Amino acid sequence: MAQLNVDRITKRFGGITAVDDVSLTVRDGEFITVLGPSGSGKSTLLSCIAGITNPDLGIVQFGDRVVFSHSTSISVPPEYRNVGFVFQSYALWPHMTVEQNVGYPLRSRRVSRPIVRERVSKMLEIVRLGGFQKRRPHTLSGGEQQRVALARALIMEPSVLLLDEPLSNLDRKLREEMQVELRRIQRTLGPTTIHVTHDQGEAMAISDRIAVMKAGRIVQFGTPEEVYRTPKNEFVAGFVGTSNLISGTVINEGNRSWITGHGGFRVPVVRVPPPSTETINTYIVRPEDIEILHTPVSSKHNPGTANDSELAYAVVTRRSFNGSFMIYEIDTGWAVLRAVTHSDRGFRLGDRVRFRLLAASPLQNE
Ligand SMILES: Nc1ncnc2c1ncn2[C@@H]1O[C@H](COP(=O)(O)OP(=O)(O)OP(=O)(O)O)[C@@H](O)[C@H]1O
Repeated sequence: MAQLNVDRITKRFGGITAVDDVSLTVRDGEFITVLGPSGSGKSTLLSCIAGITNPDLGIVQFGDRVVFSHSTSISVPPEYRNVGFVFQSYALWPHMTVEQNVGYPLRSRRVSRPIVRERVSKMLEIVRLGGFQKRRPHTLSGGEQQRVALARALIMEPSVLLLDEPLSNLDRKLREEMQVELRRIQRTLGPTTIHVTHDQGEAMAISDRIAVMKAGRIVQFGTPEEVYRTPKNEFVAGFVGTSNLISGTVINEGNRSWITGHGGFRVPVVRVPPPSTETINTYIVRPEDIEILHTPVSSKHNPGTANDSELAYAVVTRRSFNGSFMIYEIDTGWAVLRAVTHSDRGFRLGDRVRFRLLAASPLQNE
């Protein structure tokens, strides 16, 4: 197992800079996801780590071992890097059985048959495909094929596991099951893992940390909570989850805070970092951090809840139910905000409601 260091790598294709001066340190045994829109350079970054593509600049290091260095002309071929790779298309050999597919990397290194059989059998148990040895890929479900591909990538006990959208061909339910399985298997065997996806929900569910990529660069690298709660800029805020953006200035009065802005609006906010300057910022407010209430609530009668002066007004302009929560759109007169609640509080279209923000986080727009 190894810590992975990517130091200032750049990869250009003609006039396109697919990976632009990217540095990344992944801890030993960590599972990170590279998340970004199509064309942001995720697969190219993975190929550079695997050794399938050589960067134009930079260094790639597995533990103490330099596997690529532009300046000293080191380029270890993929088969000597001790990496496992799983692609979106499982790329199983259709004419081979499950046992032959999974055992292939061992056989090509001339490991004896009984040992191959034993190691394949152990690996199939780990991916919960015990007894599937003699089956052929076309007789397996998508999720089962995916496990075979994973078993094949892990049979050589790689120190680094690279996963390029491995779950994107599966339907939603299977995909969610496989996310849990993938993490379980990765924890069991412990390779340092880099997973690529453009699905933010999957990245949040599965990763220790997420590197958000845009136009060849990593714009933020942090835990799912950090990336969700304190996105660095508008791109990350919009890409990871749904967000409301409010432009204004925070004012504090005693232990209460408000965001005020253009046209004189004033909206109470419970948790907001102290303003570093008096200038206007863009604040991100997640839908679950908007609390909507029917009627003025007196703090005298309901200790612990907001009182009148701690609320603002809006009109409900949209409501929809998604199975586990209600989604509302409320028009405040100065913005249309999106809010979610777990229970149906019974707000109807056209209702005049009161609301407050439970949390807001300033964006660091460059
Ligand atoms: N072999 C290549 N030749 C020329 N351009 C390439 C090549 N590989 C990638 N690119 C370009 O580099 C950029 C990054 O591509 P890459 O496949 O790394 O993005 P990605 O984030 O993985 O996208 P997707 O999510 O669609 O797979 C794109 O503009 C792509 O067209």
